[in-house]
Amino acid sequence: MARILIVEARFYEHLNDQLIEGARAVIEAAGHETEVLTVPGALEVPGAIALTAESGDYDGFVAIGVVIRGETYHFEIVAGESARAIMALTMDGIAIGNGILTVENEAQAQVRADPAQKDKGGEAARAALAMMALAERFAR
Ligand SMILES: Nc1c(NC[C@H](O)[C@H](O)[C@H](O)CO)[nH]c(=O)[nH]c1=O
Ligand SMILES: CC(=O)[C@@H](O)COP(=O)(O)O
Repeated sequence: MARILIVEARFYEHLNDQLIEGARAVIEAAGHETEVLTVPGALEVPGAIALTAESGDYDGFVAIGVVIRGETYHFEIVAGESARAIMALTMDGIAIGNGILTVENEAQAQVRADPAQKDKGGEAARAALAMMALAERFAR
């Protein structure tokens, strides 16, 4: 049984709850355990994964959050930099599925958060499981 840490940027609570529901359903159906760690926003997710990965306590990670465009350039920073940093961690061999939504409005987020619709939380969990399998097969 693997241990998977869901690191959530709890910026929009009702959307995160749906994303986590979808992720947990996939992970538990695969017979693995989950734990949830909450950080303030998407910019804190990569650092939290880097810190917790050091412990060796987790076999994989799912990043969960919602970034909705506002009036300023900050959307590009939050969306782009969190994705870039998460990608950098995967290049270091950490098994991560990225379920941080980067959308124009709440309606787009709702469709993607809902496990009965686009289920991006479940999609991210499946990606994490796939990367864990690769790590097990090819880890140096
Ligand atoms: N606007 C959103 C943010 N912004 C907050 C940042 O992620 C970060 O917590 C802050 O800049 C302090 O370092 N975060 C989200 O997850 N979603 C947003 O829409
Ligand atoms: C993605 C964001 O950081 C955004 O929610 C912030 O809104 P604003 O650009 O209007 O300050």
